[in-house]
Amino acid sequence: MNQKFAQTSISLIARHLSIRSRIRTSNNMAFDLEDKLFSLSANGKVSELKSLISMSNIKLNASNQRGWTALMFAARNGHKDVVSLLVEKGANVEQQNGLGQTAYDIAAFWSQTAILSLLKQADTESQPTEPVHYFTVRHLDRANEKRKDLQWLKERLATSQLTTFILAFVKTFPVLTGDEKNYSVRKFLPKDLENFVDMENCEQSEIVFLGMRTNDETGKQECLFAVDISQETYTDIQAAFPNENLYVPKGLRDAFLLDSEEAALTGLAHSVLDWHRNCIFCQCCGYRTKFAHAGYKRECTNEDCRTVREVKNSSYLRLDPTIIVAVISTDKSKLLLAQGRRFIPNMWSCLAGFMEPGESIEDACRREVFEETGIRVGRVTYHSTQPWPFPTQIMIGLIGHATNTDITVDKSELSDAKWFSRSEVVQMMTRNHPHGYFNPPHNAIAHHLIKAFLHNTSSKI
Ligand SMILES: NC(=O)C1=CN([C@@H]2O[C@H](COP(=O)(O)OP(=O)(O)OC[C@H]3O[C@@H](n4cnc5c(N)ncnc54)[C@H](O)[C@@H]3O)[C@@H](O)[C@H]2O)C=CC1
Ligand SMILES: [Mg+2]
Ligand SMILES: [Mg+2]
Ligand SMILES: [Mg+2]
Ligand SMILES: [Zn+2]
Repeated sequence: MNQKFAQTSISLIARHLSIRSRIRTSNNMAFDLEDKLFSLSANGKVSELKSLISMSNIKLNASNQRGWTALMFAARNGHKDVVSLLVEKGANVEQQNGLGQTAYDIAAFWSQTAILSLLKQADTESQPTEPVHYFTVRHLDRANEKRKDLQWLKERLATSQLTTFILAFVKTFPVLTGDEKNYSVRKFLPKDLENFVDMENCEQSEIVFLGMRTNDETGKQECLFAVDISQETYTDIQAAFPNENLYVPKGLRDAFLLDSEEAALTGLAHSVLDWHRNCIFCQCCGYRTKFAHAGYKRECTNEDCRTVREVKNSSYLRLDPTIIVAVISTDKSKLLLAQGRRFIPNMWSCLAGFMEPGESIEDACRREVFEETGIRVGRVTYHSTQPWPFPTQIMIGLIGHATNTDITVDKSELSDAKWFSRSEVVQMMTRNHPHGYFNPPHNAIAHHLIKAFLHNTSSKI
């Protein structure tokens, strides 16, 4: 009976859609396509749907006035092939209609059991569940294979088309444009910098290739590079752009208001440029090193050096794995936070520390927490990670479960450490604490670990 009702209601919907589309004018092409997408999905016309998707630039997650998507129509009527096709082509299985139902909820309501298992599989397999932290580079094809292709790199830097952009850094800090409240990274075209940076000899100029990405507005592929320049060159560039307010922050933290994509690119470039700046001499033999692989390698110039004869990882940029942990009391009611000796006053954060060789992540966490506070941690679970470009750390975010309560503060690392109740943590997070205490901002993974404690958002708590 359900099926019969479904067919009737779907043909009503389809009729409604076609009436709607007839009264539209021709510049409503996109809506007409969407109507077609809905009705083909609702009616299980998989091959016609396939050609519609391949022939047009259709938005698969478009919804009608009630928030229904093509996936929901197909799920409602039990069209397995259509559901598989839409999921494969990238339909969002988590999207909700006006009543807050996902395609899965709709399939469950109409007892479309075959669809339920399909959507469940798609949900668990294709949807990333980890939070994406500030400084995480996304939507960038690092195009590793192009790093050794000098000819290709030179062509990209010689192009007069608006598809190559160079981020300039002064002693590893980014050149920004705008005012102090509303700024962005200045993306130079190669011709903007041709009088200041030798583009043809991109290896000698140490121009780092960051990767490629698609511009959302133009749909074109852009190549992104980064270059470190001296203070003098920067002064000349400023003079060449007299109508622009170019400036360089004193540190990366002074650019914390950059949007997340720009911050991530800036962080990546800063890490690489900082390494070049600090590794001009070989750590094995003391000879000069030279820039290679578009910035992802530094080779020793001494042919007899061990780093040239054998594979030595000192030729490549290293990361510092660093644990950071929200330690929760045995009764789960309190959170252990600390003030680092170099923190700004009144800021309380999670405990953190560098990993050492021969340690598992869990043991590094237990050691650091014990060293700094005397608290023993038993069970440790993973939360998420954050690239932290100061200069090249990877913060490994954890939840730790304490087995004792008495704190002994290591004064060489911390000014203080305390247990905080949930309500005090809320006061700190909302900046309403009576003593003016607060927690790190959203840019830092510490903020999200503290939030996980507050909202029990991590299944690991
Ligand atoms: N993203 C975030 O939310 C947060 C990030 N952090 C980062 O975590 C880092 C580590 O935390 P700490 O408590 O400072 O570590 P820590 O507890 O291991 O102590 C730092 C000391 O360890 C030594 N050390 C060992 N390996 C080191 C390395 N590879 N680089 C520098 N020093 C090393 C130095 O003597 C340094 O003074 C901090 O530098 C900070 O940048 C810290 C808190 C929050
Ligand atoms: Mg420590
Ligand atoms: Mg340490
Ligand atoms: Mg520490
Ligand atoms: Zn060497």
